[in-house]
Amino acid sequence: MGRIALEGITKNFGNVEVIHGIDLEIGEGELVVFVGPSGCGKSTLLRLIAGLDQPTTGSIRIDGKDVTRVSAADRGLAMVFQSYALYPHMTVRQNLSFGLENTRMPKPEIASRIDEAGRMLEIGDLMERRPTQLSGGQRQRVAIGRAIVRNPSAFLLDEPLSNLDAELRGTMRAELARLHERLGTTMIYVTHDQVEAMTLADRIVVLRKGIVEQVDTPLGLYNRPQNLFVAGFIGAPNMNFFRTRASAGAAELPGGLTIPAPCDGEVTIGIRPQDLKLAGDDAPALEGEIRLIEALGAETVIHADAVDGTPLVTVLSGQPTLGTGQRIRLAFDGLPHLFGADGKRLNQD
Ligand SMILES: Nc1ncnc2c1ncn2[C@@H]1O[C@H](COP(=O)(O)OP(=O)(O)OP(=O)(O)O)[C@@H](O)[C@H]1O
Repeated sequence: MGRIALEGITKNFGNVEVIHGIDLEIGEGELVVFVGPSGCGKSTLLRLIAGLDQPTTGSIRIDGKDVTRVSAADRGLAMVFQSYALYPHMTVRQNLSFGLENTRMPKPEIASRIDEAGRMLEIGDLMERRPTQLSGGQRQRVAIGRAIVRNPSAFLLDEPLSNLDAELRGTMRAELARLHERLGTTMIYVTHDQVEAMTLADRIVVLRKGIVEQVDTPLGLYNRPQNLFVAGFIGAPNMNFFRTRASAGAAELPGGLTIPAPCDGEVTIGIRPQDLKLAGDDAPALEGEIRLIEALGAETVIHADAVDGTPLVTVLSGQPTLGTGQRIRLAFDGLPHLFGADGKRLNQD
């Protein structure tokens, strides 16, 4: 249960097409995260799957059945919104039971589902309160509880944690991961928070301007981004990019450091900030002048300008004694990412 397949999905609002033909298969029990910059179409795509909006063209299947024209209420999915969308005049218990009472489910079954969700989410003692008497985290638990009691074939979550402060977001993220493990139900999760995407997802769908740029596991995206957009979007701080030319199997970086390159011609070399280390005096190095230092304690983020002016960021462990205006020499220690003039990845190792 909970297999979802999208085929050739497009969506127009008036004359404007905002989703440009998306194919995607989500497996039973998978936790798939949609990420991408603001306006890329994450929420629109989720609403199309939920049945809250209709695609302009294309089809949606759930467990093999075409549901493209089936109403939201009959798709067997449950959606959790960023805004919680709780009924303010109802108690927690009433909020949880409301959707079930309309289905003519027997009362003892409703009560037992609510008890079970209450235990799972630790909101059992809040049942007689109203939403205004709850904290943000408790409200979000109730919103998730309302989805759980419906026993859906998939959960659709639209930025469910973005109204919570950073600490609570971290706690709730871990709870959601445990909940997914325990229920084993398919989840589609929309977020613009990379940490949420990387830590929660079985697979991440990276969207940009209504198209899918790449679908892969979190580490697959990090280690083998298939184009410049994904390379720049996944990973913090952002990947460094150097435009240069490759010939005779190598590409040269500003300062004389060379990287093996399996091609000739114009290339962009991507280097993660974490893959640069301080170089010894005589070793070939990537050189720059330090512009800004962010000391985070366990590690230090250094922003520099390479000799040709290209911005250069590195993350060094510990607290190196360096100052702004100083020159820095960096050696490369990791996996280079090479992209052709068309922005596509060249090295597949
Ligand atoms: N009801 C609507 N009418 C017209 N345009 C819309 C409507 N809903 C969304 N859009 C447009 O569709 C595009 C995708 O919007 P969507 O809300 O799906 O993006 P998103 O990736 O979820 O963004 P965010 O991260 O900012 O929430 C945007 O350009 C948006 O302006």
